[in-house]
Amino acid sequence: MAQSYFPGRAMSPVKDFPAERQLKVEDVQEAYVEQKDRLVNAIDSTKSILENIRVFNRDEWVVRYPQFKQPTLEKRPSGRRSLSFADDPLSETEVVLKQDLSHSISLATVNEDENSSPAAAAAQEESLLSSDFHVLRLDLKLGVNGSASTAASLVSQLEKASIANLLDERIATALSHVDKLRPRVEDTSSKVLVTGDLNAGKSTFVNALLRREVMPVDQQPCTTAFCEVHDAAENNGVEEVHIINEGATYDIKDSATYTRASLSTLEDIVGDNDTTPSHQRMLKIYLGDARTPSESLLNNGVVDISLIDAPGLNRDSLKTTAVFARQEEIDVVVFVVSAENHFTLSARDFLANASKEKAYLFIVVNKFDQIKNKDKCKRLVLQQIKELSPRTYEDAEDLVHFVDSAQALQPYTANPAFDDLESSLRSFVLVKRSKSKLLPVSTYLSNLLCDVELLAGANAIVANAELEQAKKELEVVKPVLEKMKKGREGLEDKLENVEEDGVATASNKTKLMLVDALDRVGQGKLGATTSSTTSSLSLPTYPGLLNVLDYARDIRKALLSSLDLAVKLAEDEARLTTCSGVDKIRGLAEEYLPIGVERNRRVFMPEAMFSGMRRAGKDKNGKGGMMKRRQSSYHSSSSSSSFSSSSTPTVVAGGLAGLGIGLAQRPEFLETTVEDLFDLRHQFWTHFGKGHEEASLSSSSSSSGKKALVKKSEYEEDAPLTALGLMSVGLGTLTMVGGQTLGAKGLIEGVIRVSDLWGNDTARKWIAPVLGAVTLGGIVYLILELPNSVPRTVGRRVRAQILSSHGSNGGGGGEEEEEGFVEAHVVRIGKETRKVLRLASWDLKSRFNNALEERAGEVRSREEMEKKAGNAHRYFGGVSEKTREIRGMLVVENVVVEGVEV
Ligand SMILES: Nc1nc2c(ncn2[C@@H]2O[C@H](COP(=O)(O)OP(=O)(O)OP(=O)(O)O)[C@@H](O)[C@H]2O)c(=O)[nH]1
Repeated sequence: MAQSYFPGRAMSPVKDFPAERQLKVEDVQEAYVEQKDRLVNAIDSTKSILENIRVFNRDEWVVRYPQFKQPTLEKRPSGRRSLSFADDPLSETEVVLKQDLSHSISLATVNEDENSSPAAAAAQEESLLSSDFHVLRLDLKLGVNGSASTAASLVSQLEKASIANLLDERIATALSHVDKLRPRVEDTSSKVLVTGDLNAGKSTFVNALLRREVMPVDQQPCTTAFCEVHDAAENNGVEEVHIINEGATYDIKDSATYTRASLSTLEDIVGDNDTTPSHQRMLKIYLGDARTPSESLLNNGVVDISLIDAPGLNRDSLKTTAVFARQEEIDVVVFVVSAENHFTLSARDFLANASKEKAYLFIVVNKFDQIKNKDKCKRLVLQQIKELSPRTYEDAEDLVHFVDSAQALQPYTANPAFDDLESSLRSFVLVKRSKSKLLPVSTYLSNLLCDVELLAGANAIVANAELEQAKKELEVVKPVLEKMKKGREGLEDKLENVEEDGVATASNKTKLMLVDALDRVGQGKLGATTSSTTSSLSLPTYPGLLNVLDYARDIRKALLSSLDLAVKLAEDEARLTTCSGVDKIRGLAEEYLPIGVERNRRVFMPEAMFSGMRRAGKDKNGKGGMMKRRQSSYHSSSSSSSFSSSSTPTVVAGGLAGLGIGLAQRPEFLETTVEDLFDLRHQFWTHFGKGHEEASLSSSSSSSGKKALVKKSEYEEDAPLTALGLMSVGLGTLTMVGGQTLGAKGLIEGVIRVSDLWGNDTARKWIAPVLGAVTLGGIVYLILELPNSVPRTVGRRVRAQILSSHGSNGGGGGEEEEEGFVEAHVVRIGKETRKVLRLASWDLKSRFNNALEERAGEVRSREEMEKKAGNAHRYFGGVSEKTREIRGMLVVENVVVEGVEV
């Protein structure tokens, strides 16, 4: 039965060492060197992978730590596990864990695998139970009582980043361990302890291996110290003995730890029996070896073997030697037994213990030349070995050698048995070394790489999921952004149009309404009579001649109020126009703002427009009171922008002094004079001024002339009464009366003709009474006509007064003045309308721009996520591949080192 030097492990399958194969030292050496080199390569590659993962974890991607739930009782398809992450234990993904040739675990996304046989499934299931992390395991069980639920709840509180940090620390620890592995693999020193019974020929055997008589040989027991033989190359090529000082730890570089002695004095040193039982002397013997590496055991080019010649076993030395043999640096124990004596009690004791602890026993049955019945001797010795160390017995052909060491020292003498021993011993040292030094490294690397593969696989799944997620989200967000980008200019244009249209409509309407109102007032009619908010206006009734002045004042007041009302109606109209503009903007918001963006929650309050009270007040955002928040008492519904004025406070039209505000309240307009009853200057200029002007400006009938006329007459009306003016009262009366039937021109001509008659005596007699009668009649007529003429007179005067007041403000006159009054309101109302519409536009624009920015940010972050996840997916895929490659290398090398032909 062959012994397995590389017993199978879950991660490193090995095959048995074949008994029938004669190991050739060159093959083993070659295999060993190859394995060593591969391991060094694997160590370097693993290191770079780990360092890379750390950098990637730190700079690119927070590496997630996967956890796998044990299969539940309910039968799951083979290989399925529930994958979750330490930072997010609740979200589980079902995955399939596969085994590859090297018993490794790879991750795959969910894939039905129902065809596997029950046996294979069971085997896989079993392996899955051990498929957790080996080296990179994080101890996340932080629960006080260690219960799973407590641990899970605590783990769930850990952040992704802190787990990544823990993982980073774990990887750093693994890295420093990998760093230590390299020198261990590269360390070529190996120690072989030669021990055995007293006088069994140990020193002779060591000398035979060295092909040199170095160790003292005597028929009496002579070796009293542990003599460790090294290549002189380690001591700068100097052959000498270093006697290690008592209690010191030997360091070749520190001469205080040893005493130098020459090689020639070795016999004296070793033979010196003056040693205290408590202290066993240790010697380092440095020897030169001129032989080729293939011949030399010490300097064979692969490992530096140092032989330790130990004192013969007796009651005193047994314990010390046993302790020595247990030391970690002892790779192989060669036990020398004399063929003549077989195993003494001490030898049995030692072997029995050593075989329990170390399976690396190599037994040399020495002085075989002295034995006559060699077969019998062999049989007896092997029988004893079988009892003492069964494992050595199993591979006796390689591990038990019957030789004559003394003869091996004879030059030019063939000694095939010893040559065979030497080859076996050297191979054994290498194989043993493989097992004791390289295999643990290989196993560690294999486990570590398994973990890395698991980590990379799980993270590749996460990265892929995030990549898909990012792509999916981009499909939604990107078109929205594109649409918004394209619509941006259109929206801005439309908003500008709404604003301009609104302002133009409001201004035009205002102009029409006010021009009309002013004209009506000029004719003594009310500019406007009703509005939805005020009780209807009407002209006062004539109270009689005695109260004619009050009548004129009331008329004045009514006309002024009607103008105020007209202004207010124009404002109301502007409110409606603004409402419709705001509605249009709201419609644009619906059209252009993407779903999910909050619409304007402010409520437009038309009644707040033109309100001095509201104007003064600012909302908490510092914006004008045109737009108020929902909680305003006026409107609760954001959709309603209809003009509601039921609760409108008393609004003074215009709101500002100097713009015809509260005309009816302004004392300068309310002042009533006699001219409101008889506007003589007007009459005069109407009847005479026109003719006079026509005479002076006979050729002028152009509009400019008309303008000049109007201008003049209006100015004259305001001029103080002159003597001519007073004189004209009578004439005025006449003209008014006469004007009714003859027309002013005819009357004047009549008067001129009458004056011609003045020279005539007869005429002079009757003309005075006639004129007196006519004047009297005229006055009576005027008085009777007062109820009709006063409104016209007052209206005309009011109109002129308003226009002149604006004319003086604006510096214009006539139509310009009219334009001044109307324009002032047009501008004011237009401004107010623009203000509201602009605010609503601005709000929509800023919402739109914010939403655009937000969407752009979302797209950017998704694109970044897509890029990052894509990178991570590729990166972890690469890590998995590389890891598998290195692990595959580790598996092959084991097979080669075993020397088994694959
Ligand atoms: N015939 C024969 N004699 C041997 C052989 N090996 C050793 N001897 C003799 O056995 C005696 C003891 O040899 P050593 O090598 O000193 O034995 P040892 O085991 O080192 O002795 P201690 O270390 O003192 O216990 C010497 O006289 C050797 O010449 C051998 O293979 N054949």
